[in-house]
Amino acid sequence: MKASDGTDEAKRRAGESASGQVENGMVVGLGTGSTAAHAIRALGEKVAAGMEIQGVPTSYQSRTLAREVGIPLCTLEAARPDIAIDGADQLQLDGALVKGGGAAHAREKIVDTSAPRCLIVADDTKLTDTLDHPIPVEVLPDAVPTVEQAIHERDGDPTVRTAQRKDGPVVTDNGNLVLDCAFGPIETPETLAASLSAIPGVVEHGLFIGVATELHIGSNDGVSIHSV
Ligand SMILES: O=C[C@H](O)[C@H](O)[C@H](O)COP(=O)(O)O
Repeated sequence: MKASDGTDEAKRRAGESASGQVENGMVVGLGTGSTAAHAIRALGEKVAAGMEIQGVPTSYQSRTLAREVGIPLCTLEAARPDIAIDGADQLQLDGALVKGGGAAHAREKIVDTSAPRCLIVADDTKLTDTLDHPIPVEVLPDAVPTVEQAIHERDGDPTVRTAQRKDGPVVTDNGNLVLDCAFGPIETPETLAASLSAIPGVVEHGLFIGVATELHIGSNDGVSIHSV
């Protein structure tokens, strides 16, 4: 299969492929981002055609889109997802992911890990042999200086994420800030994941290890599905 240029068409193929795994009566974790949005739209079409499902959104964005396309919503208090569909910023074929380009990774990790099946949707430009994308780290605002120091001690280079259409930092749906932390090539993602989780003031980071169960990778001419 030829590598795509990361077009919306490749993302759409991936999103629609994963939505095809959703069956009547399921509770579905609804991921965030442009690729997961294709899956949510496809699920909206299934609901319009009579399928009965409920969605658990992972962000303001996915909740708003799900409402627009008519997917009934519920919370984790009401039900646990049977399946989650979510995007990624970078991924390995063994299922190790970097997420959080939209700063939604904290809620995504809660919802994605609560489902027995987590389907990751992405275009093929995001596949890599070794993760090297900066890791988004959601941080309590008061903890930014100490977490920055802890990231430097782990040989990382943190940058407070700033908003494009607002002066100042990005504030997450949870009221926290995001440090994008560059580590270069990450040879042992599980070790770094555990190390980041141990820093006081870190709410959640965007390394998802052992969460994905299936990868739906869209390209110019189709979708490849990989079980993890
Ligand atoms: O916070 C955002 C999420 O982790 C997204 O799933 C991730 O950034 C991928 O988004 P997109 O499909 O738009 O590249």
